[in-house]
Amino acid sequence: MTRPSPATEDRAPVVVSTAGSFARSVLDERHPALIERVRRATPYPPEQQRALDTLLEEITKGEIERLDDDAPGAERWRHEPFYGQRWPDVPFLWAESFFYRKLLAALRYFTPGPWQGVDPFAPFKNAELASTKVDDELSALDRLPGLPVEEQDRTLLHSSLWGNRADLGFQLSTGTEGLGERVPGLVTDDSAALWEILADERSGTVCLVADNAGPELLPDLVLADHLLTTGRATSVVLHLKPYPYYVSDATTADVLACLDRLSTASGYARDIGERLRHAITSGRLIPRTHPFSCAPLPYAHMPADLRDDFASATLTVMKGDLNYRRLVGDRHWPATTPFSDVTAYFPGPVAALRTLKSDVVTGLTPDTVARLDAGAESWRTSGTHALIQVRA
Ligand SMILES: O=P(O)(O)OC[C@@]1(O)O[C@H](CO)[C@@H](O)[C@@H]1O
Repeated sequence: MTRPSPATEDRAPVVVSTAGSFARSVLDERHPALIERVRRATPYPPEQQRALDTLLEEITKGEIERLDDDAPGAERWRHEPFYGQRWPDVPFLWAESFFYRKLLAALRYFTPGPWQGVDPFAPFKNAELASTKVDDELSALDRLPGLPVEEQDRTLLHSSLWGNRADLGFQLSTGTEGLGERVPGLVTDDSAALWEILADERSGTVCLVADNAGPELLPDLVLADHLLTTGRATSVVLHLKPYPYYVSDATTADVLACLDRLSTASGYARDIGERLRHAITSGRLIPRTHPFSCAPLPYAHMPADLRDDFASATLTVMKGDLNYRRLVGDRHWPATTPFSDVTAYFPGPVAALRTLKSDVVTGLTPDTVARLDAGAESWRTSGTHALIQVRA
């Protein structure tokens, strides 16, 4: 197991406790709101309703209690140091991850029986995928083949990047109406370096570490198809979550739902859907669900098999805010800390495509930070700004 450098360990982790902080708002507002939405979306029986009451009580007034199931994977939570502490006093990354694991336990997601494997977030994900906004985005793909390849590259990279706003956990805080206007100029843009890595003649595997389902996963899949059809990748390994997580994070079922959506569309979207189906059946698009994808840990602590996967890739693309926090470490970095320093441990070239939805950021110039800080909005957490960062 690789450990982060001492410099990394010295920097304070983001903990929940600071009143008024973004992290605190997630625990105080987002998680209780999610429990209520889950209750309303699916008619869970009394046993699950009581378990939800208990969880709500615990996260709002109580101390952190151990998991009481012994589902596969539950043992990884047995020896955590945080039991008995107050939720706001522990690292943010750990608290969020454990909350989602407890929510699934309360809903009997892992327990053999009628509710096993029922995704509590599916009603929200399905509604989003069925939206007319998605129809419009799929129709817009008809224009793609008419564009020069460089323009296709840019369009598809940016739609995958901005697709990251389709985050149902985030929308619990903002409301869909509350998503501010995108600021099109990226806070930092290493896309030239990204295409340079992929232009290497010895093209190989690209690891795409997915984030949200539906309107984010669709452009991610379209980008994967583009990398395969233009020969930038011989195969794409698509890392997904092994179980529902952070509300809308993509699972294998969500990939299948996207493929259905593409295949039942018309025009070029349908062609892409057919190619992607073939890419899966022929082993060029490879879904993977590593348990570490739902671990409350930064990637610096990744296990050897996952490290080998990333080490053998031409490029690993990390999608989204949570993956970013896990990639650089969920710590209070000065925003000018070089991205290449905090990702030096990563075993191969890595790119982050992320809209900014939490406090952590690295790799910005002092001028950019000064300009953003001078603006009125909370640029770090509003989801209005985005970045593309690469460490070759
Ligand atoms: O990873 P994603 O979907 O881009 O964002 C996840 C997110 O909405 O949830 C976390 C807070 O709960 C933050 O990392 C961010 O705000």
